[in-house]
Order: sequence, then structure tokens, then C-alpha cells
Amino acid sequence: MERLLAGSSLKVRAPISESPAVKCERNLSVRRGLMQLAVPGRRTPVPLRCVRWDEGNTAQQGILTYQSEEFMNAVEVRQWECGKSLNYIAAKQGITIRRHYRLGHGSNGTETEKDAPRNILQHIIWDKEVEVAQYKQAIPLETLKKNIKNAPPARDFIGALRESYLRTGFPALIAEVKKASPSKGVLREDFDPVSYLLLLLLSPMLMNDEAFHQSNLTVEIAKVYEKNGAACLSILTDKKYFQGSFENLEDVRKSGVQCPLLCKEFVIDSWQIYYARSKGADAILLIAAVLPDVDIMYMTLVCRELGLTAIVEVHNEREMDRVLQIDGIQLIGINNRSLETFEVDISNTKKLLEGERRDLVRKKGIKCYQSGIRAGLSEGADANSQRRDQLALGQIHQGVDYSIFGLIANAKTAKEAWDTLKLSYKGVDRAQKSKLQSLRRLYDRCEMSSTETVEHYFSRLTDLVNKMRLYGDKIGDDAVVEKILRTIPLKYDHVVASIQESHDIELLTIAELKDCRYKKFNNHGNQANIAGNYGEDSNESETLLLAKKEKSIIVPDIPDDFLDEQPTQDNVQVSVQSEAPTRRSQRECRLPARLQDYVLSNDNDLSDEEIVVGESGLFVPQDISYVHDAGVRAVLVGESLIKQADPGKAISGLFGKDISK
Ligand SMILES: O=P(O)(O)OC[C@@H](O)[C@@H](O)c1c[nH]c2ccccc12
Repeated sequence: MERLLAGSSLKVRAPISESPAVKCERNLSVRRGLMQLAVPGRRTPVPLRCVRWDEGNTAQQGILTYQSEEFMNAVEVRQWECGKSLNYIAAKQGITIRRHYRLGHGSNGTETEKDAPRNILQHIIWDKEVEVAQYKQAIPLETLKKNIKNAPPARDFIGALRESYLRTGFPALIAEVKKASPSKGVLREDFDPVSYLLLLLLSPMLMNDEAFHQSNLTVEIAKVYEKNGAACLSILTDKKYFQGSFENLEDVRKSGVQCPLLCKEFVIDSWQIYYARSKGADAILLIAAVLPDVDIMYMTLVCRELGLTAIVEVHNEREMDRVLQIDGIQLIGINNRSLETFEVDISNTKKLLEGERRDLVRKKGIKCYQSGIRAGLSEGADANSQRRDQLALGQIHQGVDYSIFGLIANAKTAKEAWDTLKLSYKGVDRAQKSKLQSLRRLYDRCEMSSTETVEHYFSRLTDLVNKMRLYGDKIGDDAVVEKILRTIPLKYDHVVASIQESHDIELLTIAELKDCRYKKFNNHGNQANIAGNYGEDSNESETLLLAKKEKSIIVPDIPDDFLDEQPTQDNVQVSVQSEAPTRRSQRECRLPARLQDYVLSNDNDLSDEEIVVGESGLFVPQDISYVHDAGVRAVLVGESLIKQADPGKAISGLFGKDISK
């Protein structure tokens, strides 16, 4: 397939192997990626899909082109591609929510069954179909894409959660602004987006009036949440059942609130994801009870393309198992409330994070792009244990030779450094090979996203390469340099061209490229991009960011409480037995036994790559500890905060302590 495509002037926005495949009748399989074909004479590229089918004993492959992305994603086209009703596919995955779509493509079952919604979620989804169809007519996808160019850049949702978790040692809070819910009715009377909208209509000048926006209660509550320690906010946008709105989302985004925003919607069509981004969302919810796997996969790709974080919400084992099979999921939300029956049971979180599933979450790495939550610091980590961990890390840093130090310099925790050391002294066994394979896959897919800085992309890729090398990969600097130059966005083409002109690319090392990068990319308007990531002041240059990063390489002081034990013959923890001795492998790494015990005692924690969000039914500090112990690293809380007279104070009540900065 790749060979077939390589010849044409294709812009493939998602690697083909990663795009979701639909198995069809006649053994046809269709890859639904974000692929486009640039056609001479046409202003916009043509969307396409790759197909593969069997003819006799031979596999054939080809490309289907479509007149527009909207057409390509139309239900009729997708049903034609699959040769099956989408409801049939959903039902096969245990999804009980049926979609109306259009006449002629209804779900299985009698007309009466189809017309009577079986539960509230079904109701919501059917209404949503009508609503989305109307919106789509009013604002075509092409217009939306243009609007997105003027939207404020997407912020790092996962980064904010991670930062909060590290700061407080408690699950990060995503505080939800929700006026009403179908189960509880109106939760807070004094919300009044309607009169607010009326005022805006009467006086459009108010649109840019900050004071006016501040008077909107949604915005006020959002600010109170932020001030009292919320890491991110969730804004309900569904009108009919939750009395929310996209205007609320947009207002909060414009109000100066820095917390990244989750658009809480019932997404059934990728159009809604574009719409949410155009209104300033940083993350969006995808509900596994509503969306079949292929939609989740496709929508995840759309999110990635737009720089949005997707939270995939599950409620039961089956949904959790489905989602754990899907590649590229960054965040899982475990909802303790069934959206079909409204029953709330917080032991659901624990149930879904036990045993094999917990292992899978850990193994698959529900990914965060950047390195992050400190492994080994999860269960009840407080400032003191974080300090101890840093001391332990310092001691490990002290104990190794400079050539090895490079490998663990970026480790955030003692355990991370320890794992790296263990690996670097081991031969390449089977487990390592499979880890290496998955790292290579990640490397192949790695591309700079539109909201990312060159600095961040560079360090993400080099981190990955370092890991691959640790697992035995012999990838050379030349291949990495070539990859970086190839995957940097088009807007830097002139910079890439000038690097290529002035250097022999095959001889350029990563470090040299990094050096040219600072000189050249820094002079080419990357500032806005940098500012986009954390809402930082755009004057903060990449060099400064680099300086900040390099600070972390300074070896910490030797901790007093680890000094009393000197390395002896008995407490030498790792001795090197590599088949082909090298300078590095001839060394011994000596670590005091106490230190090793400390590091290994944290071996059962989820690593830094998973954040699971616990949702619904959280009211008291014991609930927070309970889901934290189950492995949750962030919580999404609505009702118990919004109902209180002072929702800000309610945060410290819920956590049992002040979590504000
Ligand atoms: O208000 P609670 O019980 O704290 O729950 C918040 C949130 O989990 C809930 O609002 C929610 C979870 N999934 C959803 C999907 C759509 C709308 C709302 C939701």
C-alpha cells in the first residue's frame, strides 16, 4: 500500500498503517485515514481512502477518491463502503445505542423499536443527530476549517493534568461547569446564558468587552475554579439536556482563563470536533457507549490533526476492553455513572482498573506525549515523598559514569532512572525486542503537530530515539536528522532548504542539527507557536526554554539520608555482563541497597505514561482517595462543586485540603 501511494503526489496526514480499517463485504478493506491527493488545477486536495480487496487468490489494492471530506464521511458512503449498516457494526461491538441516520439505512429491529428511545442516552443521541445535521448545513466543514485558523491555539490538556498531579500529589481536578443534567434537573439556578446571549445580540460591541464576559456566570464560575486549583475545566455545550452552550465555551476561552478546556458534548460526527476547536476547545469527549471503534479511531486522528486531546469515556468492562485495543488513545475517562440508567457506583473505577486491565493500561501506555507523572510517586505522594524521590534520583545520578549519565539525565524519577539503568546493562531479550518494536512504530508515526513548538518536537523525537537506542536499536544520527527535516511542517521549508544547502545532511549529527535549529528556526517566526503551548509570553524564546530544560540536568546535592551507607561488595546492585564489552559495559553501577529498595518498592505503580480520569459521583475526600488508590490520576467533577453556594471553597472541601497554587 505504501509503495502504491509513494508514487503519487500525496499528502498523507495519517500514516496508512495507523488509519482505521473497515472490513467490508467482498473482502474489501477500507482505510479511513486523513489522506488527501493534490490534484493539479484544483485548489483543494481531494480526500481519498485506500482500499484492498481479494480477487481470487491475489490481493489487489487501490485508491478511492471522493469529491469532498464531507461526502467521504457521509453515512451513506460509509455504509456503502462497509456493505453493512453502521448500526449493525455498532451492535456487534455491544453498543446498544441505535442511530436513526436516514431512512432506508435504519437499524435492525421493527419500526416501533426504532421509534421508541429505550433510554435517555438514546434520546439525546437522536436529538443530537437532528441538531448536528442542521448545524452542518449552516456551517459547512470547509468554512469551519477556515474559522479554526482564527481560533486560539489548542493548549496542552494532559500537560496541565500532569503538572497539577505533580504539584499536589492528588488527582488533578477537571472542574465541570454544568447548569443542569437530565438526572438531577437544574443544578444551579442563577446561570443565565440566555439573557447574556440576548444582550450580545442587541449589542455586538459587547463581544470584545472583557467586563461583560466576566459578568457571565459561566465565566465567573470558571475563574473561581481556576483560582481554587482546577487543572482543567469541562464546559457542557449540550443545550437541551444540560442547558450548556458553545457560547459558554467560547466565552470562557476568551475570558483569559488559562486552564485548558474540555468540550463536553455528545460527539457523533467529526464535524463537531472541528466546531469545538473553532470555539477554542482544547479537548473533547468521545463516548464509547455511542461510538463504534472505527469512529473512535477516526475521530482520534481528527483530534490529533487539530491538536485536541480526546478523552475516551468508558463505563463498563466491554467498553474498557474495546478502548484498550485501540491505538493512539491518550486519555481514558472511567464514568461511574451509566449514561443509560444514571446509576452511580464509584467502585466502577476500581473494577475497571484491576488485574489484567490495569496491566494493559500500563503496558499500552495510555499515552501522554511528554514525559510526566512521576512513576513511583503515585499512591498518596506528598511533598515529602516527592523530595525523597528527587534525592534518590540525585544519588543515582551521582553513582554513574558520565557516559551513562547521559542516558538517565532526563529521568524524572528514581524509578525511571533505575529502569533505564537495568535495561542498559541487559542483553536484548524478547521483551526488549517487542518494546523496541513498539518504540519503532511510535518513531515511524512521530510527526510535528500543528500546535507544537520545534523545541518540543525535537526533544520528543530525541527522547524516543534515546529510548530506542537503549533497547538496542542502531539507528544512526543521519536517519534521525533526515526524519526531522522531512517531518517539520511546510512553513519551515525555507529553513530546511537552507540547512540542506549549507550542510552535508548525511554527516550532520543530531547535536549539530539542534544547533542550526536554534539559530535558524528561532529567527523564523516560531514565537507564536511557542506561546501557544502553555499560554506563555511569546517573548520567551526557545533558547530560554532550552535553558530551563538543561537546568534539570544539573546533578542534585547528595542527599543526607542516603549517605550513611557506602557501597560495599554486597550492595553492588548492577554488574555488567554484556556479550560485547564496551567502555560503558565494563563499568559497574554501584547503588546502596537501601536506595534500590526504595526505587523497587514503587515498581507496581502505573508509569508516567498513563492518566486515567475518574468521572461522576465524587463528593467527599474519601471518594478522591478511593479513586486515586484505584489508579486514577485526574478526576472530573461537576455536581458536587457547582451545587455549592461557593463552588471555589467546595474544591478544598472535596479534596480535604487547599489545592490552589
Ligand atoms: O456531576 P458529576 O456527577 O460530578 O459528573 C460529572 C461528569 O462526569 C458528568 O457530567 C458526565 C460524564 N460523562 C458525561 C457525558 C456527557 C455529559 C455529562 C457527562
